[in-house]
Amino acid sequence: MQKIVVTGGAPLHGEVRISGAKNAVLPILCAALLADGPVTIDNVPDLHDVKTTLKLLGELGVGVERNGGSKLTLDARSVHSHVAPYELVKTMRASVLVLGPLLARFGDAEVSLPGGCAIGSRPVDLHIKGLQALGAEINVDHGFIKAKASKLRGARVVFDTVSVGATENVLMAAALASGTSVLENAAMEPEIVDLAACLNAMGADVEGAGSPRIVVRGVERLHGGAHSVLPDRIETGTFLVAAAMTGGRVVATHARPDTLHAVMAKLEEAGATLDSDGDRITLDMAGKRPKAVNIVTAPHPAFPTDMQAQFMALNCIAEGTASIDETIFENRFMHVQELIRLGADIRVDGNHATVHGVAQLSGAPVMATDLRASASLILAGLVAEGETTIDRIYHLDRGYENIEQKLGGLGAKIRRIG
Ligand SMILES: CC(=O)N[C@H]1[C@@H](OP(=O)(O)OP(=O)(O)OC[C@H]2O[C@@H](n3ccc(=O)[nH]c3=O)[C@H](O)[C@@H]2O)O[C@H](CO)[C@@H](O)[C@@H]1O
Ligand SMILES: C=C(OP(=O)(O)O)C(=O)O
Repeated sequence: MQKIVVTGGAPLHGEVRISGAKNAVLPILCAALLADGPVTIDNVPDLHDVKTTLKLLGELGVGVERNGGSKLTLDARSVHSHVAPYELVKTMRASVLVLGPLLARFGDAEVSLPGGCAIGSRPVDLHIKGLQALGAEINVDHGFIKAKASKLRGARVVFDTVSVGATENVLMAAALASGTSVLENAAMEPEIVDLAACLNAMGADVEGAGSPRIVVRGVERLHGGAHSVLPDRIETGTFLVAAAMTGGRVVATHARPDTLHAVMAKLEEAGATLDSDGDRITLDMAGKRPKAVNIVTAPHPAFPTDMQAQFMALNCIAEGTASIDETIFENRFMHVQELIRLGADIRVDGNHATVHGVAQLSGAPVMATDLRASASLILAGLVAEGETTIDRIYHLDRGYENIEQKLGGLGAKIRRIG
């Protein structure tokens, strides 16, 4: 099995190009199922999760053409199956996002229940309730969500909790429903705005994405179109934290500073100087040690759960004591035990962690447990004395494009072995 070896101590300097966002591209690839013409998607990152999604879409019958670089064309005119099997859904939860599109376009979908994952139980009841509100008949049977509808009807859907995935599934389904749907308490994440922009480029009529109230006027058909995927705000944040932890100066290019307000504010609080200019974000730490920063994760525009592990790593070597509250997932502290192996001082009580910054971490073999946990271990390795070897890095390849090349380009001593 492959591993990543990081030798700590080098401050990061230079420019890094940000890739398209994993959490935007996956729903957008699924949205191509709604169109009766080709959908061209640009700025597609080369990630394992993208390959899994394309495999799933391929099994459903979607034609996939690679146009070179980061561009793909999907054609859902040849769809012959409406079944998303367990083997694919269990490896990637985003597979559940084919449910709304299959149902809306073909009146029929069978999608394996994704089940829990390392970071929490991750139910899909809100996806199901939202689609039922649009008139779908849904049964959960033998581990599958079986959904049918001769024609979905627009409706008012009020989500009990803010859910990114449920908002996406219902938004995609509502695009082809008859009449108007109003989604209340919708997720406001930038990835929802990007999905809505892609749907509108395909002929949908979606308004209000990015606010808690999305209005979708259903259309007869979506004709395909072209869209370029939003830059990855979590990848951007991860590189900015790497620069801050190592006392370096890094410019993230092809980024979207407007999607990163909460993260940038916390980095400033940690003592970094930040400057954004168009699609470039510069972080300068000028050799200083970061100051501890308290974090509470919550839906956008608050601090993202997908940056919690990285800020935990920063707090491990910061001056002072930080408190971290994880309010989205019940089990998203699995990096803690591994960070402690590197010499961190962290106490966990339920979904609350207290991190006392230490002057120096020391390299050790550690094991990645999920995607952002993997990133936090690399960050810790960048500042630990000696070598840190990170096992189970397949998690990392799900969501970071060429991370070792990108960090290496900034001066990090990092290599993949095995
Ligand atoms: C609000 C939020 O920060 N969502 C994050 C969540 O999106 P993802 O779409 O995976 O998860 P949701 O946004 O749906 O989950 C938010 C909360 O709602 C609950 N829930 C969700 C669906 C449902 O049917 N029933 C239910 O109870 C979840 O258990 C969770 O506590 O994980 C992604 C991957 O880490 C992140 O990119 C998203 O930012
Ligand atoms: C946990 C993540 O992704 P997923 O929802 O695909 O597991 C993530 O992006 O941090």
